[in-house]
Amino acid sequence: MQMQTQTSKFSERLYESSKMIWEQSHRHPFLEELKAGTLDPAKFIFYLKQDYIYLIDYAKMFAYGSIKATDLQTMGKFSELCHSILNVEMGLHRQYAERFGVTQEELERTEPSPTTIAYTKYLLDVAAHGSLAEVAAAVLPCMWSYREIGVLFAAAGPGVMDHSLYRDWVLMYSSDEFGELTDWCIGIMDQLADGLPEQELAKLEQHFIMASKLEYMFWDMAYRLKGWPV
Ligand SMILES: Cc1ncc(CO)c(N)n1
Repeated sequence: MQMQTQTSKFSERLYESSKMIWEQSHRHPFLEELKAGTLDPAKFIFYLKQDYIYLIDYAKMFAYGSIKATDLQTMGKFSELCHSILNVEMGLHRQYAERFGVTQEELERTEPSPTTIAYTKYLLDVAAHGSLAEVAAAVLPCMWSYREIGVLFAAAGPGVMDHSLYRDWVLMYSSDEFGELTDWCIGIMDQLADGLPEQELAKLEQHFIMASKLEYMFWDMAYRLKGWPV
């Protein structure tokens, strides 16, 4: 059991808990090839379609955050996050898909893969039964790991940043706006965890680790174009 000192933040404990999983994601061929700009567009499109329907449930997590919040400022921020997913992030997905001749209707008709179902239903179960702190812990790896990937890729130089299609994806996740929303989520996680007993903190850590593993599986699913076997 890791002891909390007065100076250490709970979010740092979360980060440490999943560091190895995140590093494995960074080394996954999907992200390595995306970073190099060599990723097969068919794999990216598979990812995009699954991500589109993932984001519908993911947006609901922030709607739950708004419901479970006890002050207006937190309610407002969760609703801002919900808006940003539905109208900014999914907007970019719609534009991308269009460039490939995939319509919005087709995006919405995407059959969720087993991994997408595992991930979204896990999240929604946490939201339906858990506290606001649990909602925050479950969604944090999504935002935080994407921000990390976005910033790393944007600084990586040629490759992805020369790619006409993948460049915008990196620009979104490395943007100041996305970074600020991520920092806000990290901040609220630390606030909500403050003073909780170890048993509760351990539960939050389990959600964070589980979501981090599911993030890894999401990259892997897309790379293998893994839908249903039957
Ligand atoms: C699977 C997944 N996790 C996180 C994000 C970032 O919002 C995303 N778009 N998709």
